[in-house]
Amino acid sequence: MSYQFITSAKLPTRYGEFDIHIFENEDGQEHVMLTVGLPVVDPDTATPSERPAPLIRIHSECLTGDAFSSLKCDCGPQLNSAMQAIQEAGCGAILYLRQEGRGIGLTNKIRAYALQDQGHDTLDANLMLGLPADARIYDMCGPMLAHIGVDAVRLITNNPNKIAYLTEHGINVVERVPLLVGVNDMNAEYLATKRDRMGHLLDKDFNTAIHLNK
Ligand SMILES: Nc1nc2c(ncn2[C@@H]2O[C@H](COP(=O)(O)OP(=O)(O)OP(=O)(O)O)[C@@H](O)[C@H]2O)c(=O)[nH]1
Ligand SMILES: [Zn+2]
Repeated sequence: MSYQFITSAKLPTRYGEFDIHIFENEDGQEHVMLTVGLPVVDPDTATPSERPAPLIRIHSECLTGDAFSSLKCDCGPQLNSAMQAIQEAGCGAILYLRQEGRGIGLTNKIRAYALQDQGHDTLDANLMLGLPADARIYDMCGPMLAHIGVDAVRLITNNPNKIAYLTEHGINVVERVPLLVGVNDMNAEYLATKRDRMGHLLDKDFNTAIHLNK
């Protein structure tokens, strides 16, 4: 799949001002990147940057968590914390990928939520629908990061798949920055399933997200 930069503009937010960049794939699917302190480069003439690797958050769309303050997951608080951290650092980017519901789409995610209402966990609910536990791809990240001349990152995540994908595709993950926010009674089991069945780097009691080198 190829990805094309379409347009950008300023986006003032409660955390500070970002530049918002829109990318589109051949099917017209849009992805979004918010940046601070990372000017656009011409990939044909760009030379390796001298600056330290910036903070980068790769965040998959979660309409229920990001927009509706759902307590079933940690997505909204994670997005807000990442935006705040990047503003405080003065340099970084959020890659907001339009792959709702770990890539199964909004309708199927709500079907999975209906199965969760009956007591099934987040992984089994996907499988019972005949869908993969995680259908996401990350091949848009390379072109999006290349647009701002980034080939080394400090990645804000607890998800080892994101680290593996970037590393396998020539982007140096110099540091993983753990992100544990928004834990509540309604999402503790969801987080436990991600930890126990999907390999997410969270500790036993969610007191801390595990550092990779521990
Ligand atoms: N299928 C399904 N998707 C869910 C459920 N809860 C949240 N999601 C989706 O899970 C995805 C979470 O993506 P990210 O915020 O990138 O986080 P992550 O992959 O869990 O890893 P981190 O980087 O550690 O946050 C979003 O696409 C949500 O819509 C669920 O119960 N079922
Ligand atoms: Zn969510």
